[in-house]
Amino acid sequence: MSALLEADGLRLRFGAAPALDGVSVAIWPGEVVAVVGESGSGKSTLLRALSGQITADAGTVHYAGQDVLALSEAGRRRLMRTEWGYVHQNARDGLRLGVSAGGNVGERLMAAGERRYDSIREVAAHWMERVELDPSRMDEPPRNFSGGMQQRLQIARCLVTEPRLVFMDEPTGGLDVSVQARLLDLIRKLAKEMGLAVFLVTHDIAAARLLAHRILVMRRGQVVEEGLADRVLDDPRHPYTQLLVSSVLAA
Ligand SMILES: Nc1ncnc2c1ncn2[C@@H]1O[C@H](COP(=O)(O)OP(=O)(O)OP(=O)(O)O)[C@@H](O)[C@H]1O
Repeated sequence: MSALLEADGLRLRFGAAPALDGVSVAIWPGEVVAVVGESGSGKSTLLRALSGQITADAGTVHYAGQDVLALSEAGRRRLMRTEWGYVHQNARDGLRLGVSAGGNVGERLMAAGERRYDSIREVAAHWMERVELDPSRMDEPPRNFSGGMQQRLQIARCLVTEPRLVFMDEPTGGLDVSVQARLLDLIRKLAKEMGLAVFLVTHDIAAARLLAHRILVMRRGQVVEEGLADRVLDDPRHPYTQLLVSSVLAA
């Protein structure tokens, strides 16, 4: 089996300090990889470089054997509509607020080529149920839903096309703790059921422990430690990871 997504030697500078300083990552099919690290360590930049939203100054990114950096914008968008998904921290960035809840889910199916209206509505209702939303509310606009519900709707919109790889940027950021816990459980369940590969950027070590098989720890644009989630969190080897884990325990 080969890696689904593989990046090698990514380097990117915005100004004087490097945002990515020689980062290599592999994500295997069905694997949840979390990137943790302090603010400004390069986590979001890595996610954007892996998903082809920005081009690194050096390095390579391959998805299922394709050179992501050589894709046209149309090619990258096609991947984003089909085999990839993207969950934004702010649900409003991943939803269309002028479209009904069911329409938000159905629209992505249509973008992937589905044309039968009845079937689109049925699948959208099914997906609302899968993310624990009442399908009888599918004609309501997302603004009628709470923050946690909007985030679950964004996840339904993202997963309805059954992607293989989902990028998640702080998916529980800004939500209440109890809402976060429910969302994390849901993401964990769906990722397992669907065999999804997930690249998760998070500040939240507890979220990384709950969801991830493997954790990368970033600092100043470099991956300073990497390993199975339990090993990294229970037996951190790099002094920076030790600090990160102990600050969470002390909180
Ligand atoms: N578009 C940009 N222009 C200039 N500098 C940028 C840009 N994007 C990121 N940076 C810089 O690159 C570095 C890494 O930023 P990045 O957002 O990747 O960190 P992060 O770990 O995701 O932080 P946070 O957790 O706060 O989102 C920071 O020094 C940041 O200021």
